[in-house]
Formats: sequence, structure tokens, C-alpha cells
Amino acid sequence: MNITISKCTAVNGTTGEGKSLTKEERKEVVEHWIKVSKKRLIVIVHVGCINVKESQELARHAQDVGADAVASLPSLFFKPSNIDALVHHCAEIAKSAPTLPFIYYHLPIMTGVELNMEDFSYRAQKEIPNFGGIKFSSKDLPDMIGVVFSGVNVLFGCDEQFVGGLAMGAHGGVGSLYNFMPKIYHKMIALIKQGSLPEAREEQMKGQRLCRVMYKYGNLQGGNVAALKQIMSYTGVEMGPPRSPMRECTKEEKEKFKNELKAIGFFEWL
Ligand SMILES: CC(=O)N[C@@H]([C@@H](O)[C@H](O)[C@H](O)CO)[C@@H](O)CC(=O)C(=O)O
Repeated sequence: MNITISKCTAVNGTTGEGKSLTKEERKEVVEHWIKVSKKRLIVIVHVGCINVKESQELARHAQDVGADAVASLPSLFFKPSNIDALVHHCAEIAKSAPTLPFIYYHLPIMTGVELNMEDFSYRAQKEIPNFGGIKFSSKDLPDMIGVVFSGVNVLFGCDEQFVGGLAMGAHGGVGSLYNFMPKIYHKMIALIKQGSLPEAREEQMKGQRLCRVMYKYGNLQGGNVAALKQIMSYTGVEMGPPRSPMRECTKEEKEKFKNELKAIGFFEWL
């Protein structure tokens, strides 16, 4: 069993954050990540857009500049209403970067597209020659285990449920908490591998404590990404302000936020 976790920003290049960026900015971010990663990191470029042409352009760009894989959400306004439409949409994007694995990015809470991923997996393996797996950011673990048994790679994306995801067969994780508390998540992997479930749960509870504070400020700021950026700044990595419709914390909020993180022990987990 080879389980890995990945820092979301490092691996996806243009995901959570990237959804607020223009196409040109996204290309710039990708080029920069590829330059600084110098092949030490796997760079998976998220290319989901509101229309397929722009996704194809970003996929081509990712392939041209040396990315390792592309990933895409479904189309975000005209949403695929059935598996046929989703497979077709993914195939259209995947064929624009034919030498790279294509990963479908299943994030129903944000996209509203909640099709059965087990059914999708069987179809995608047959119909998308470079299909490489699913980033599974849904809490529907029964659906996830179906994907695992279809033979498809699963990168799990619900950080507050990582232990559950691993227990159900996820092969790795891509998420936002790994940006600032990777040690805790590496520990979860090690504990699961050695069969120490109670200890793994202890570590998972830290993730849950973090999420409860993060959601509170994410709600105030108009989105979790804004709160996640704020947490990054407490670890010494300044990410700049979030983009509209999210907002930065006020000075008082920043102080309170930091104190609440201190109270749960966050700074000892780094
Ligand atoms: C809905 C959402 O934003 N999910 C996050 C999680 O990492 C999430 O922040 C974490 O599980 C806490 O809820 C990722 O799966 C999403 C992500 O990696 C991305 O948008 O690129």
C-alpha cells in the first residue's frame, strides 16, 4: 500500500485558490510551480473552467510547460446532468493533453454535480484513454469504495475524514490542511498502516478541531480559502489577501483567530 498526501497548492497549482484567478494568472502560477518544483514535486494542474474551450487551452498549456497531470472539475454553469455528459466533457478536456494522465475532480459541495463516481469510473476507464483517477472530495464513502474497487486511483479530499478515507481504500490525499499540518497527516498514514486505529483517530480529531475554527472564520470571510490563507500566514507563509467575494480578516479577527488556534494546540502540530 503506497499512500501519499500532497499539499493542495503545490500539487494542484490552480485549484481552490485558482478558481478566483484569470486564465492568464493560472498559466503563470503553473509555470512558476513547474520552475520551482524542478521535478521534485508532482505538479497536477487543475484546468476546470466555465467553458470547455478554456479548459482545453489550459490543459494544452499544462502539457506544453511540463506538468505531470491535469485535473478538472465538471463544467460549472451548464452542469453535466448524467454520466454520459460528464464522461464526454472529461474526454474533451483529456484529449487536449493526451500525454498526461487526466484526473476528474469530484467536489460536489462546490460544483453541485453529484453523479455516481463508481459508474463514472467504469465508463471513464473505457472511454478516456489517459484517464488517471479521481480526486474524491465528497463525504460519500460508499461511493468512494466503489471507485477503489473499479481499479481507479483515488486521491481523497475531505481532510476532516482522512482516516475514514484511508480505511475505505483511498490511495492518497490532496487537501488544504496538508499545507500547514502535514506532520499530523503523515502520522495518520503511518498509524493506519500499522493498524493503530485509536491513535489514528486522535490525530484525526486534531484535523477536526482545526476545521471547526477554520469554518467559523471562513464563514465570516465569505469562504474557507480566505481562512486557510490566514492560517498559512500564522505559519510564516504570507499568501496575500483573498479575492472578492471573500475578504480578509480585520485586525481584531486576526488576533482572535490566532488565539483560538492556540487554544486547540495548533501551533504544536506544525
Ligand atoms: C470543499 C473543499 O474546499 N475541500 C478541500 C478540503 O481540503 C477542505 O478544505 C478540508 O477538507 C476542510 O473541509 C479540498 O478538497 C478542495 C481542494 O483541494 C481544492 O479546492 O483545490
